[in-house]
Amino acid sequence: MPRIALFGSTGSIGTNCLDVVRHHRERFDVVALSAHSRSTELAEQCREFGPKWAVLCDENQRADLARDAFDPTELRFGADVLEEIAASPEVDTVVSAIVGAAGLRSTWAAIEAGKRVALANKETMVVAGPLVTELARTSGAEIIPVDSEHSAIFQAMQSGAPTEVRRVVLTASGGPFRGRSRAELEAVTPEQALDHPTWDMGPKITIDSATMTNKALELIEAKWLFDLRDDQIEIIVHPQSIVHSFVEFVDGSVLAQLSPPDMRLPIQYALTFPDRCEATARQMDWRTAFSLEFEPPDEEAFPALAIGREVAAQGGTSGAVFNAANEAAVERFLAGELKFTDISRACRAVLDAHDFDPDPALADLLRVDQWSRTEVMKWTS
Ligand SMILES: NC(=O)C1=CN([C@@H]2O[C@H](COP(=O)(O)OP(=O)(O)OC[C@H]3O[C@@H](n4cnc5c(N)ncnc54)[C@H](OP(=O)(O)O)[C@@H]3O)[C@@H](O)[C@H]2O)C=CC1
Ligand SMILES: CC(=O)[C@@H](O)[C@H](O)COP(=O)(O)O
Ligand SMILES: [Mn+2]
Repeated sequence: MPRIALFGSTGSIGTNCLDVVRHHRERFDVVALSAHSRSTELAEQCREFGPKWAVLCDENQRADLARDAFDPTELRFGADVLEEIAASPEVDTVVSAIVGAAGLRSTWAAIEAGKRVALANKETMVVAGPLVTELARTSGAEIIPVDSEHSAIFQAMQSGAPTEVRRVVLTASGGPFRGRSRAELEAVTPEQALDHPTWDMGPKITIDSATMTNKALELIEAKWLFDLRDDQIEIIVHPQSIVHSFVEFVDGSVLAQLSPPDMRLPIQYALTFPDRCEATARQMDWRTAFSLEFEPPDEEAFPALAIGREVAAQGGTSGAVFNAANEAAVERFLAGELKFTDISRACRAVLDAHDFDPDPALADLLRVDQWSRTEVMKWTS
């Protein structure tokens, strides 16, 4: 029975993951849970799942917390503890479900320790993809994607050798603003941008979907995860979010993975791979008529797509700079300090201003991440 450390357990991926465990108690053993600051939710999860460790990464929580609410789970504080738990011999699988570059260090530690990593935290691959895949190669860690598109690609790729893949096609819902022009996007509000048409997710990725930065990040994630050339990755808009991506093989066969938009399937698959087990996620209803639509993305309305392609092609420090700029700009948009369209503008400006390093080490990436955030905090439209 795999012993699971779930980092980011109070979030959207985290709670979906715990629902998978709830449905398959006989298959999984949760040994660690973590949150940033939502201590009440974390304590409730500890009562239900009884992990050995619970971690609140925000040190400020230490002050006045009723620790007996977690008993008999040991409550610990600070992000460094995650790295220790990720490398513990008592952990087999780390579910990387923290949002943003804040998830990088614990994911890195799990990979360095040769664990299975169920990777939801796409930012890890965007910031440090080449270093992370090389680390996994030397440590023997398995990185199993949780991101729905990458899970779909990973599943389809099981039927052919990597050299037999001609290209992959990432599907995008198009977000809440599909069909709007760039000018129409100038005045959209956080509330409108948070209203995703098909997926129920945390706020940061929901805004990324609205700007289509999510697809840009996913293109970069796919490149490093599957070792693809830039010309092997296409993006297509599919508003129903039922086809989660395609893999086209050299013989012209195209394989897709279909399921209703429900993250419990890719999470469960990452935990059970190469096996499958009874569904926790919603199932396809083949008795009701439905249509699947596909259309090219509007690159003018959503400039993040072009930025994503450029960043994927450049590699080096560009992914870390882009990711951090986007995180900071999304935060400022949600705080009412930037317009929606400023998110991509700020990313472009900071990328253009950055001192590119083609061959950075992890410490260099962490440094440019900080620099990029500071630049966006100063940035005005
Ligand atoms: N939601 C989805 O369906 C999908 C998500 N993903 C990816 O999965 C990751 C998680 O997304 P999602 O679940 O939506 O995010 P949420 O915002 O819903 O949850 C984030 C989790 O991370 C914790 N957290 C936030 N900041 C920090 C920090 N600085 N240090 C440590 N922990 C922190 C939160 O704790 P607290 O609750 O205390 O704030 C929470 O447990 C992202 O990388 C996203 O891109 C990928 C595909 C689909
Ligand atoms: C569920 C998932 O994997 C998200 O990344 C999803 O793809 C977001 O939807 P968009 O296609 O709108 O970016
Ligand atoms: Mn996705």
